[in-house]
Amino acid sequence: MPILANPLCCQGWKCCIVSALHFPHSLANLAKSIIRGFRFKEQTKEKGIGMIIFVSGTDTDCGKTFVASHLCLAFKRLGVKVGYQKWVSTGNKDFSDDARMVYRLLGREDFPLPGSLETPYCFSIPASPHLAAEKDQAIIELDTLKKATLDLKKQLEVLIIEGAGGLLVPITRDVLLAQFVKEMDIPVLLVARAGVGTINHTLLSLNYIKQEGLKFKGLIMNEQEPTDPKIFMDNLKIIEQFSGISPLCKIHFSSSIDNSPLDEVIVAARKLLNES
Ligand SMILES: Nc1ncnc2c1ncn2[C@@H]1O[C@H](COP(=O)(O)OP(=O)(O)OP(=O)(O)O)[C@@H](O)[C@H]1O
Ligand SMILES: C[C@H](N)[C@H](N)CCCCCC(=O)O
Ligand SMILES: [Mg+2]
Repeated sequence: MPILANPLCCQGWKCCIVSALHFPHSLANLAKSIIRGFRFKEQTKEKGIGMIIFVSGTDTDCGKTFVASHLCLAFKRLGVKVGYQKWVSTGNKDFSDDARMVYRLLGREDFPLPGSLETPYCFSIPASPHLAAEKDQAIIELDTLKKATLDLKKQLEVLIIEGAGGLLVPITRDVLLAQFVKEMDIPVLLVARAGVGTINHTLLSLNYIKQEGLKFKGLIMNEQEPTDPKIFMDNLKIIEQFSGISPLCKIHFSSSIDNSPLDEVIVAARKLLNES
């Protein structure tokens, strides 16, 4: 959805047009955003590119990196050439902690540097991308992210991109991650917590995905901290009842993390490959 339109507005495109009429510069942004999205779709089609998955979550710390690492391990085990990308990493200027975690699990020591295709932007303060960029006096260029994704994808069969926080986190002051992901036509895989608080966060996120017409790859319920199994199971049930979505897999809390993919994530990776 183009810049300046209220992402939560049920009027969608009407809202964009109205704001464009009132703010002429937003008309230019609207046009730019449409052209960017169109070019991205054309480029991915022309190059016969495989699968890109945007791993988002219901919140920060819900386990996106944990799930993305295991997905990478699972795809690797299935013989698929897989890669990981973190568009904007916040909390460390010299490297992306998340990319390090994924690479470590993959047994790789060639951690990507800031400015690389894998980690285009890394900023010091652990905050939302828009603010972390400003604090480091940097500008996040969406075209740079788009190009990094296309260039990296050319080398791979599956590219896993990790967001920052949840879907409605601003990537710049004008654009939410979900708006950019929609513009790029990349499907979302939603990671949700297992425990108390997840029902509301998960139903809100799924509702947003549906209302805004984002492509959707599935839901993964992740026990990122030990959770009462009765609560975990009932959360699954109630989320399914109200959203009609049953998870691709559920991941239990792992007290030790090693570099073998979890069986349930291999099953999820197979499902993702089969439906692509
Ligand atoms: N299933 C799990 N079992 C054990 N620990 C887990 C599990 N899932 C996540 N964790 C742990 O929970 C913490 C948060 O997970 P993670 O870093 O993957 O979250 P995130 O959503 O990527 O956060 P951010 O928004 O900062 O990128 C980490 O310490 C991670 O190792
Ligand atoms: C620092 C943190 N771990 C993430 N990398 C960024 C999370 C941004 C969340 C913004 C918000 O929803 O308020
Ligand atoms: Mg992470």
